[in-house]
Amino acid sequence: MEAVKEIPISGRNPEAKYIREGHHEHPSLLPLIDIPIIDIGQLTAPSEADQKIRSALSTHGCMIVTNHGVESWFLDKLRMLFKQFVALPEEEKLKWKREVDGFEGYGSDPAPNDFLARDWGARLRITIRPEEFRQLKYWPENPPEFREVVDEYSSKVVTVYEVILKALARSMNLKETSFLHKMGEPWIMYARFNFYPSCPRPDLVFGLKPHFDSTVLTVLLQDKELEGLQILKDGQWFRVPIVPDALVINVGEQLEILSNGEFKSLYHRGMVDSERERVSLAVLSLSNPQSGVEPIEELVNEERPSLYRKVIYEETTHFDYYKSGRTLIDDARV
Ligand SMILES: O=C(O)CCC(=O)C(=O)O
Ligand SMILES: [Fe+2]
Repeated sequence: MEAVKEIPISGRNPEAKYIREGHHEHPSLLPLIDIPIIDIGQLTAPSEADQKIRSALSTHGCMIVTNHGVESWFLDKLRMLFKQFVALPEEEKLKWKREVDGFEGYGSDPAPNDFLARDWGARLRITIRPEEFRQLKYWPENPPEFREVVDEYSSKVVTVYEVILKALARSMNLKETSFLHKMGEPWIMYARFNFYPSCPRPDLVFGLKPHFDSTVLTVLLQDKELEGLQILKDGQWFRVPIVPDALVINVGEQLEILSNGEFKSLYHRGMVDSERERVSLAVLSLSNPQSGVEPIEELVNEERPSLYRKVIYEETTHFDYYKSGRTLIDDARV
């Protein structure tokens, strides 16, 4: 099948199918955004940081968190294991390839349609929570430690989500567990390991096209050295800085709905480097599809009627949305 064969090759000039429309400046020439960097180490009880988080996410749609409980050496190891996977010979990686019309596994994204350029990148997607939803046939066994380290990272990220979602609920005078409860149990996590080959013309391609995440929140581990995440704010694209060992937290469409519009989902994209390969790891959190996604009751009242109707979303429908060009919010908006 095509998903692995279509992966762009580092250092090559992009063919027509990868070239985005229009004329664009080099991605590194865009301004850097100043987004809040928040220490979440002490966030287990009500504190001033609750309001800081609320304000960061409602103003910027994202924040950078430190003291999140995942050690620096562990993050290095996680990035390194994925880089080792990417460096394997193609036949070996094919063992964990995404099937035609499949959702999990390693490969490039399908062409969205005949007009939009393909991304200069490839991804490994796997379900990581709850454990019984995991499909191990898509979990690389090479390098040998990959599965174990990803499993350990999953539990650490669950804690990060719990800490942040509880703080957000407190900041809005809701019961601490409101968001988590509304997501339904088990709420779901997917891992998306992104690989961006180098490209001599980063101005011509997207590593990952502009998009909203259809998540509650996304926890993004950036490359240790190479910038590439860019966000749109007030009509202008900005570079997001690398803060060593920090995690980037993005608001997704489901949080926009759950919070009845208090938080707006972040429009963002991934760019590539002219000389070096880049990786990132997004862990996506989503409501249980059986619970559906709708605003929390306490956030709907006469002054602020519900802005969204209840929608059902499964990440396996990601490519259907992708191809149609619609988003979850388009379906939910009243
Ligand atoms: O690679 C990046 O920095 C962006 C990744 C991303 O937005 C995603 O996986 O949803
Ligand atoms: Fe994203």
